[in-house]
Amino acid sequence: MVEHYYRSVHAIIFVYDVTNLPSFESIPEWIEECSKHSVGPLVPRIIVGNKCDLREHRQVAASAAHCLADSYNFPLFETSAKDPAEKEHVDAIFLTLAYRLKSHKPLRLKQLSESCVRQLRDQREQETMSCQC
Ligand SMILES: Nc1nc2c(ncn2[C@@H]2O[C@H](COP(=O)(O)OP(=O)(O)OP(=O)(O)O)[C@@H](O)[C@H]2O)c(=O)[nH]1
Repeated sequence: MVEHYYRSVHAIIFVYDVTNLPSFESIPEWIEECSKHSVGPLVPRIIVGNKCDLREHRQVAASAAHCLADSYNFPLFETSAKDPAEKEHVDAIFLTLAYRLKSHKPLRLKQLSESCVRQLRDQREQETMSCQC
């Protein structure tokens, strides 16, 4: 059942609740979980701290969240699903992710074509060598 969620994953959003410290502390476990299920390194990952409208209940400092996100080299966003006036809009977060997904595609294609060219070159060299024998 769990495997089903990881198959053909295109992007991952790790969401924690800024008013709930355990939800933030469990982020590394979720990151590890994704790696264990062989989610490739080219799959974009972002971390999102939700409910930042609840200022007086905040338990996770933005600096701690940035520190964690930097340690994985993932972008961090803080948002509120409830209050569109807060920090990053949910829409903007998804647009950023969509942009990252799109910008990864040519990279993959380029890598693919480079490896194809290399294979063809190797093949041709081998053919030339075998002809000389
Ligand atoms: N103030 C505030 N409340 C939110 C926000 N996002 C979700 N909620 C509220 O949090 C409660 C749980 O929301 P769900 O969408 O069910 O999220 P969940 O992950 O299943 O539940 P929790 O772990 O309890 O947050 C609901 O009452 C939501 O209205 C937010 O950004 N700000």
